[in-house]
Amino acid sequence: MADASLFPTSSPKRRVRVLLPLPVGDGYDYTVPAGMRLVPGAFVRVPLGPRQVAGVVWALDPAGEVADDKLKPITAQYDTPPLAEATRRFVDWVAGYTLSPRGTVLRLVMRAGQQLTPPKARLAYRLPDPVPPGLRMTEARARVIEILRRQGGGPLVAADLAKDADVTPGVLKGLAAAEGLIPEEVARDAPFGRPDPHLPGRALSEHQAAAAESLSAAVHAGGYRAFLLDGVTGSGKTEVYLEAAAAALKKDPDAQICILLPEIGLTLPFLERIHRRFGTAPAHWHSDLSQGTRRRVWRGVADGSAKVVVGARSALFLPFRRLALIVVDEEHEPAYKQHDGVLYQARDMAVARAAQDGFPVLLVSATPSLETLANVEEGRYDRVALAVRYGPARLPETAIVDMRADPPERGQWLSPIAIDAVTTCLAAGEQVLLYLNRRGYAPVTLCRTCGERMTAPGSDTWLVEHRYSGRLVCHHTGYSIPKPDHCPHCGAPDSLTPCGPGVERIAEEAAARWPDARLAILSSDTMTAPGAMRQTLERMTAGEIDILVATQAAAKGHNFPGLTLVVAVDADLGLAGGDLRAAERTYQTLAQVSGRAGRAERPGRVLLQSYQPESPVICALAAGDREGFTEAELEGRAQLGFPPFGRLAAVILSGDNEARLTRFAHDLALAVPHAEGVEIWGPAPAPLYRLKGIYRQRFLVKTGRRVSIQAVLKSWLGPIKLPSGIRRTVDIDPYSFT
Ligand SMILES: Nc1ncnc2c1ncn2[C@@H]1O[C@H](COP(=O)(O)OP(=O)(O)OP(=O)(O)O)[C@@H](O)[C@H]1O
Ligand SMILES: [Zn+2]
Repeated sequence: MADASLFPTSSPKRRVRVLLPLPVGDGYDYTVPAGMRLVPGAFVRVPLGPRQVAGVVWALDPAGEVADDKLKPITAQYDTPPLAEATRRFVDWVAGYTLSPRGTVLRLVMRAGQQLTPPKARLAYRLPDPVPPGLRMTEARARVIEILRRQGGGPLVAADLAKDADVTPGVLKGLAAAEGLIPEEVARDAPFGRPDPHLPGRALSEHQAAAAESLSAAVHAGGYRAFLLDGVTGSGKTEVYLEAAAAALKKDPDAQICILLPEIGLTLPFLERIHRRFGTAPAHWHSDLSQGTRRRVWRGVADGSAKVVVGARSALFLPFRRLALIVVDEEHEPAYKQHDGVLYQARDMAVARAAQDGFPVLLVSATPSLETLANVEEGRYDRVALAVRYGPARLPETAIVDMRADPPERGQWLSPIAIDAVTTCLAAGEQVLLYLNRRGYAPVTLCRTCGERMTAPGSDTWLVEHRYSGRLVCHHTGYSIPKPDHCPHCGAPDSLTPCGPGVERIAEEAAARWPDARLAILSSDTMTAPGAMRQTLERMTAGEIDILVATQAAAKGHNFPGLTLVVAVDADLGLAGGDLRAAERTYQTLAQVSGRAGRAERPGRVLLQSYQPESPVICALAAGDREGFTEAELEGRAQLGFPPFGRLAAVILSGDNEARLTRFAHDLALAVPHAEGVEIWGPAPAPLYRLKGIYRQRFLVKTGRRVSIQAVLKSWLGPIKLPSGIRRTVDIDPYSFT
């Protein structure tokens, strides 16, 4: 291991540079107290002003200007394995790429720092095997049991279990009294099981076996290679990439594998599949874990005992010791882009990491991003295809409903053709998905008397009515108020009217039309109780729901065997707006939602309700012509020099003083560099110009692919001092244009 170069404690220059997880500089120098042995990557506690902070030894013997006797000594070293050299290199690289201070990137690795101290002995619970059959079940108890199942039965520390399952300690005590839980004291975190790659996986189809073979061969050969596993919805891509993971573990039993998923795809059925494949629960990482679970996973990854790690994008920054394979499932998902702090695209960073460390990376999707497809076309990535669904399932038939020819009744949103199709489907005992990517009841609330649109205070955002909670909600700022009886502008009573549909309104229409159908809404925010969304997904899978009205929360990787009809209520919805990726995303989400239909024996059908049936996206979807769509879209991007044919960055200036902000934006515009292959547009007010009283101006920077956009930005922005009260954010490869 490269870290083993022990710092010679007898050296006269006992100085190290320590990087701190803070948005400052490149770290500070400290002296090493006598007797302390440090290696690069060691976690240490150091004084910073009046505080003590945790950091990482970044360099031994740095050439510093400060005299040794002015330096403060390191306070202590943590009982944690040092951060591997590869991970330190990755931190440096991400900082350079995203133009973020290194310390801010280190913060992604170190999180809050509590994980650096090992846990004390605490009360924990494990699941009895089997769980007593007569156990009285409540929702809370079911959640507890599910959380434990995810962790292979436990033991889990009581406090963490209560937090992860969102129950009171009383629920755990009650369950233990009923012998549904076994209490025990744990001195340490429960160890991770060793995955067994030699367990038989599921029997693969011929196509799957061929795909698995090429991926496994690359894993076996070692070295960097990037693959696109391009398989239609329901083709069994998961089974195939699990074979590649098994190959990595067969080659090196100490290898670590990181499987990234969009947060919402981290469902119990998914984790169970991995558990079954390797005979032990994977380490599981996402943004909403308890402190203790975080520590257990973090320490397990750091000491190498957690070998299969399944997580959301931030899992990429866990302190891996021996990373040997990264899988990015649903690689087209915009959720891989981080929207605050370090603005990184986890898919792209995963590829960079694999290239740096020299191991394979697998990007997986039924609807790959144009960036990835272009990389395949240019020979940088290899494509492994799965063209058919697994088993007897076929891809669904897709038809366009021309809403101009077949309009819905007034004040309704389902066309007669769609209504017939739903009725037929329900009569056959099959399930329906009504898809509309709009949360709430109505996207806009208008006063019938004065015409005023309701907006959030100090913002240009509309308030969305949520009938379920009786509130008007701003989806951008989180602001919400109970729906007022009187118009706040003109005072007219009962004058506020919902305009347009959201999922709640479609559900209302469906409930009125099919009163006997069992109906549910799936949307990230009607599901306030944690676990409610998961329960809806489970009920849908079990066939206990007839009509599911859903936002794109339903589009991701789910298997609903009884679902045969998908109706996209407003297929055109995503096409509006000037977003670079609007067409691409509309194609992807509609193809993914469509892909939920007919995944078992019974064939599926998809209806796209559209007012623009001749638009290329809608036509390509109906024809199943991804290639045609991709080519047209790539050609359009090539003509404009947009990604993947050029580079983009956004510079966002924000501040509460509008005049000062505008002035500074214009000053920056005057300093715009004039260079070959560089175009800078702006300043222009951001589409959501005012948000919570903060104004925002944007620049868009476009360069050719061979130009270092980071260098352009540094030379432009570097010399210009930010006035107080103005914030500047640089977003390399922006995904959001609001
Ligand atoms: N070899 C196999 N043996 C048994 N079942 C399989 C096999 N391959 C796939 N399946 C089943 O087929 C269904 C689809 O598989 P999977 O979820 O991996 O598809 P996918 O390619 O990821 O689809 P999507 O992109 O739509 O999420 C799942 O229910 C899975 O259990
Ligand atoms: Zn009014």
